[in-house]
Amino acid sequence: MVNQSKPKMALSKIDSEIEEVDQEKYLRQATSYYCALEKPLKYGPAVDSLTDLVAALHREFESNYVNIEMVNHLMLTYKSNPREWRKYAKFDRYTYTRNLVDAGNGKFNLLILCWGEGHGSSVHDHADSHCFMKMLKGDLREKRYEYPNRTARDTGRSHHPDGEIDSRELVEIGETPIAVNDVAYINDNLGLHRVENPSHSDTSVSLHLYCPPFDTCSVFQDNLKKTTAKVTFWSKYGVRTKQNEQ
Ligand SMILES: N[C@@H](CS(=O)O)C(=O)O
Ligand SMILES: [Fe+2]
Repeated sequence: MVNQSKPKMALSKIDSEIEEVDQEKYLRQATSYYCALEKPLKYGPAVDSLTDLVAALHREFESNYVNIEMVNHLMLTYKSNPREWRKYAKFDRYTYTRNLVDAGNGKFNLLILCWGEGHGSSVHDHADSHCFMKMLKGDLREKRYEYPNRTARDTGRSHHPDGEIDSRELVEIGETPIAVNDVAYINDNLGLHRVENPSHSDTSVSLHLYCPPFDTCSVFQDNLKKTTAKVTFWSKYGVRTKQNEQ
């Protein structure tokens, strides 16, 4: 049989420019306009298990032009099943824990966070990444704050006609309870947040997707003092991490 390979077409200028946009750059740009789905897409694919969710996420992240809405849809569509996530859910007495489920070939991180009674995070940002947070068990309360010293152009919000936000302390912009199977979404353009398990008798568990992944974020005090915090993993793939591997 004769191999009839077709002559290669020269890439047009536009094609070659499109190919140069890398996924990280694309995702960071998308934080300026992406706002979150409230309901799954009507004709979106089904997700039947956590394994299915991870596989579907890997497929979405194969393209440089990640369909963020589809990522959001997949997170919404997965229905929490404790039997599937229990092996990742490791608690600490004193603080919430971050447990790595999947490192997404370096393109995203999927984590299970375990919140003991009354545990909460400090006010923090998300290092210019997208953050999807899905409730798997219990309740969490999210408080949002304006990102300090961003101009109206960055945030689309302003208290001043000239667009400057010159507050000297954190400005709260909302408080939302997140119920089981709901998905909350935030990025730095939408603000900062602090998350808390309001219950004094029950634990909570949430599933977080960060893209691109990050190892540090900024933590803010009431007076806007900002520090860089390293984010660590309490466990990876269901195995408790040693101090030097976190
Ligand atoms: N973004 C936080 C959890 S939360 O408070 O949203 C973290 O990854 O540790
Ligand atoms: Fe967060």
